[in-house]
Amino acid sequence: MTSPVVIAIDGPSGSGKSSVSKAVAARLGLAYLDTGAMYRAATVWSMETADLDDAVSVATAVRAMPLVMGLDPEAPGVELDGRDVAVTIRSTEVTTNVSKVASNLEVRSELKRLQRQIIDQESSAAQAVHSGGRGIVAEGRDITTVVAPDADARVLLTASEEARLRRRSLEVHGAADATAVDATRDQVLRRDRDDAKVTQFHVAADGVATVDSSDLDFEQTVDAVLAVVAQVTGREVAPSA
Ligand SMILES: Nc1ncnc2c1ncn2[C@@H]1O[C@H](COP(=O)(O)OP(=O)(O)O)[C@@H](O)[C@H]1O
Ligand SMILES: Nc1ccn([C@H]2C[C@H](O)[C@@H](COP(=O)(O)OP(=O)(O)O)O2)c(=O)n1
Repeated sequence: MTSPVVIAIDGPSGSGKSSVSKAVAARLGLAYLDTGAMYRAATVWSMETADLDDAVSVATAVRAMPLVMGLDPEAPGVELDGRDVAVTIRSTEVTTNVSKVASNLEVRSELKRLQRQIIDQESSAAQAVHSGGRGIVAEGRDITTVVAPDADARVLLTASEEARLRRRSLEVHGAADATAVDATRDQVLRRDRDDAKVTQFHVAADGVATVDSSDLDFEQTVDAVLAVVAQVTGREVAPSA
C-alpha cells in the first residue's frame, strides 16, 4: 500500500474548488475536507449564539462550536450539535456574512487547528477514519500556504472573473444573463475582496502549481488537477471517459 497523500487546493470563489476537489478525492479514494464549509458553519453558529458585530463574542462562540465534518467526497456532511446544516450554510444570508466571521483572526486560528487535526488524522495510515489511510484533499483559501504548506501536492485553481461569475450565476439562479450575473456579483467579487484582506489566494505561492480553468470544462479541470498530482506524487489515475 502507498503512503497517505495530502492534496491542498486553494482559489477564489467560483473557480471550481469544491466540485473539482470532490471529484479528485473520489477518483483517488481520498477523504475530502471543505474548509469553506467550516467557515460557513462558524457563521451559522455565530448568527445563532453570538453577536456578529462583536469579535470577542464570535471567537468565544466558535471555540465552543459543536461541529462535525463529514469527509466522504460523495456525501460530505456538516453537522452542528447533531443538526444537518449542509443546506443552511449555503443560504444567501450566510454567504453575505461569512467574510466577517472569516476575517476574525481568533476564529481563523481555531479553525486552522481543527483543520490540521483532520488532515493529520486522515494522513495517518493508522488513524484515518474515512479514507482507510489513503489520504485527503483539503480545499479553501489558505490551505496551500498556511494550513498545509507541506502537502504533497499544492494547487491554486483560478478562473477569470467572467467565468467565475457565469458559473456561480448558473449554479444559484439557473441562468447567466446580465440580471442573474449582476445578482451574483456581491457573493463572488465583493466577498473575494473582503477575503483577500486575510488570505492570499490570487497568486500561487512558491511551489504551488496554478491550474487556470477559464477555458476548461469541468472534466478537463479535474484531469488537469489529477495531472499535477500525478506529476508531483507519482499517483496515476485513468483519465475520465
Ligand atoms: N471548469 C468548469 N467549467 C464549468 N463549470 C464549472 C467548472 N468548474 C466548476 N464548475 C461549476 O461552477 C460552479 C462553482 O464551482 P464550485 O466548485 O462551487 O466553486 P468554488 O468552490 O471554487 O466556489 C459549480 O456549479 C460547478 O459545477
Ligand atoms: N480556508 C478558508 C476557506 C474559506 N474561507 C472563507 C472565505 C469564503 O468567503 C468563505 C466560504 O468559503 P467557500 O469555499 O464556501 O466559498 P465559495 O462560495 O465556494 O467561494 O470562507 C477562508 O477564509 N479560508
